[in-house]
Parts: sequence; structure tokens; C-alpha cells
Amino acid sequence: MPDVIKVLLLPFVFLLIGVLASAQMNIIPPVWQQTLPVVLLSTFLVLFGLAWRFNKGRLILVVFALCYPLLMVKQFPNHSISDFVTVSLIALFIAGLVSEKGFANRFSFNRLLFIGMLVLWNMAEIREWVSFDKLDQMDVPIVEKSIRSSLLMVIEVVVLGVICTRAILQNDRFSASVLVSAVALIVMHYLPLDVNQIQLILVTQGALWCWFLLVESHRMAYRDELTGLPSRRSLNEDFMALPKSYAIAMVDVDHFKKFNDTYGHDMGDEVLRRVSSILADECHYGSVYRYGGEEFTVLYRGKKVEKAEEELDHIRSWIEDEQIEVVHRDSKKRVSVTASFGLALGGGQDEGYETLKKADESLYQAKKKGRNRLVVYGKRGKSATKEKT
Ligand SMILES: Nc1nc2c(ncn2[C@@H]2O[C@H](COP(=O)(O)OP(=O)(O)OP(=O)(O)O)[C@@H](O)[C@H]2O)c(=O)[nH]1
Repeated sequence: MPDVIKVLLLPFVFLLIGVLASAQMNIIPPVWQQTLPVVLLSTFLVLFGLAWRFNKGRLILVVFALCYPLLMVKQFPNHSISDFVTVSLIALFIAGLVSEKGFANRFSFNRLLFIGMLVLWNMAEIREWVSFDKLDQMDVPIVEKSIRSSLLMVIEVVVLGVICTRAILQNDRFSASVLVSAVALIVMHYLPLDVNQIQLILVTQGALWCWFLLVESHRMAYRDELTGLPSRRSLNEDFMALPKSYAIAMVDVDHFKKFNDTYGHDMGDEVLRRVSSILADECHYGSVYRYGGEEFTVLYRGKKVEKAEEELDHIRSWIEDEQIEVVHRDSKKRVSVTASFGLALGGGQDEGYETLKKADESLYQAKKKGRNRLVVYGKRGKSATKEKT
């Protein structure tokens, strides 16, 4: 399944549940319907609390965007939700475009200030301090809507188009969830929904964003930021449930300090990304983790252990053949790096950490013997035995 579908699927499921449930509002018992405001308030309080705890300032804009139309409709019952949706869409638009800068700081303050100005403008319209009667009376010929309605439609199309393009290009959960929330607002705008139905859709939107934060925090805890690989914490947890037979490989980029010193830390980071993507793409039998620094770990479980040696040596030659373009003393050139591998078989009385230590010893042997090679540690404490170049 393409990645973009993967990140969009679940947010759209949340939306679908919200819309379908609100369409079936009549079969929801009235007692349950009466609890909707409390459920909605609790969902958004939890969301706000999580956003604060995880330092996600963009979520303030999202919370505002989702709550604003409902709060205003309750405040001004003579107005329809469409009078308030534009402000929400612009808030979501900003949330989708700006980068994350944290929760309580001048960036959040500036963004909220801008939204505050939009709200003031919206209020000025609602209270008729400013009047657009002329724009309301003049029709745009083809669409047969007033200039003002047509302008609102243009804003919606632009906002949705930009957010949608960004969700596809960025391919991340945040953009996908912003897109789905924007669609939810447009659904609220065009469908004749009562307050209860709107509340139900908003509850599912609040749940969507809580889910987003939980998945994000899990990713932050268990994924390495630079390479996207599972982190050492993930490896430690996998050590808790090792099968009877397993193997662990330690992989270390050779002379990496020298590479960093010669071509710079950014190029060093690029090397780590390349090596990790080769490991992730070419390792079909094992699970790859970033252990830390320029070290990676591969864990083979069960029968897959038999494939470890052959596969690791294949990966070693892939890394060796990979060409990386670097800029050095104002000229571009292509360079390559190598990596050393230490492999140890686990099982029996050994804990994962003991096997890892053996793999590390083999790695040390591989370094000592000239690097760019795989050394396999014999089972049950034999010294390093097998070497491949
Ligand atoms: N660019 C970059 N460098 C890192 C990162 N993590 C660790 N390093 C660097 O990796 C280097 C590791 O150096 P050493 O442990 O001396 O190993 P080495 O130079 O690869 O030498 P051998 O392992 O003996 O081949 C250090 O200079 C660290 O600063 C990172 O995330 N990015």
C-alpha cells in the first residue's frame, strides 16, 4: 500500500465514523445525546492537555479551528455555521503550513494573535459593524452565487487544495489529519446538520487528534529521529521476548569520525541515513535498529538465523558500493564508506544482552582485522571464528 494512503486511511476512517454516526443520530438514545457536550468538552480538554504535555503548539490552532464554529453557533443562534467556518479553515491552513515551534512561546502567541484578528473581523461582520450588503446582492454569473459566497468558496477550494497537496507531498500524519479536519469542517458547512450532529463529528475529530498525539509520542519514543529506524529502546523491548533461537549483528560505519571531520557533520548524517536505508531495504530476514551513533543492530529470529551471514555480507557490499556526492573544498566528488559487522548466535542460556556483547566483540575483531568485513562469533562463548571479506 502506498505510504500516502497509509497515513490518510485512519484519519478518513475517523471522519467516516463521525459522519455516519451523525447521520444515524435518531437511533442514538436521547440520554446519550445529552452527554455529548460533556464528552466533547472532555475530549478537547484531554487533547489540549496532551498537546501541552507533548509541546505541540500547532495543536492549539487545530483545537481552536474545530471548536470555534460550534462555540459561535451557540453564542449566535441566528447565524449558521457557514458564517464561522472560514475562520476555522484559515486556522487549519496556518496549522498545516507552519512548522512545529512548541506550545507556549512567542511563535504560538503570534499565530494566536493573527487568529484573534480574524475572529475580530468575523465578529465585526456578525454584529454588522461592517457590511457587505453590496457583495451579497451582486451575483457571479456562472456559479449563480453572490460575490461573497463565491469568495468563500474560493477560499475553501484554495485551503483544501494546498492542504491536500501538502498531505500528499509531505506524506506525514499531521498533514493527513489536518486535511481530514478541513474536510470535516466543509462537511459541517454544506450539510444541514443540527448542533448534536456537529458535536458528534467534533468528538470523532477530537479522538482523531488524541490518536495522532499518542502515535506521535510512540514514534518519538521508539523511532530514531535521524534515520527513522526503530531505536535502542525498541531493541530493548524486543529483547524481552526473544525466541529460543536468534542472532544479533552489530554494524558500525568505518572511520566515521574521519568522515565527519573531512566532510562535515551534515554529510555524516547523510551517510547514516543512506546506510540505514540500505539496511532497511536489503535486510529481508532480520529487524534493523539504530543502536546509537554510527552503530546499528540487526536481530534475526528463529529459522531466519540461517540467512543472517549471507544477508549481512550482501548488505556489507551494498554499503561499500553506495556512492555519496559530497562537496569538499568547493568541488563536488563522489565518495563511499564501508562498514564492519559482528554477528553472534543467541539462544540457550544467553540473555539478549550477552549475545549483543559477543556481537560487539566480533565487531571489534572485524575492525582489528582491517574493517569492511563480517566476523561471526561462535556459539556459547567460542572466540571469534569466521571471517569474510
Ligand atoms: N554526523 C554524525 N556523527 C555522529 C553521530 N553520532 C555519532 N557520530 C560521530 O561518530 C564518530 C564515531 O567515531 P569513533 O567511535 O571514533 O569511530 P570511527 O571513527 O568510526 O572509527 P572506527 O569505528 O574504529 O572505524 C564520532 O566522531 C561521533 O561524533 C550522528 O548522529 N551524526
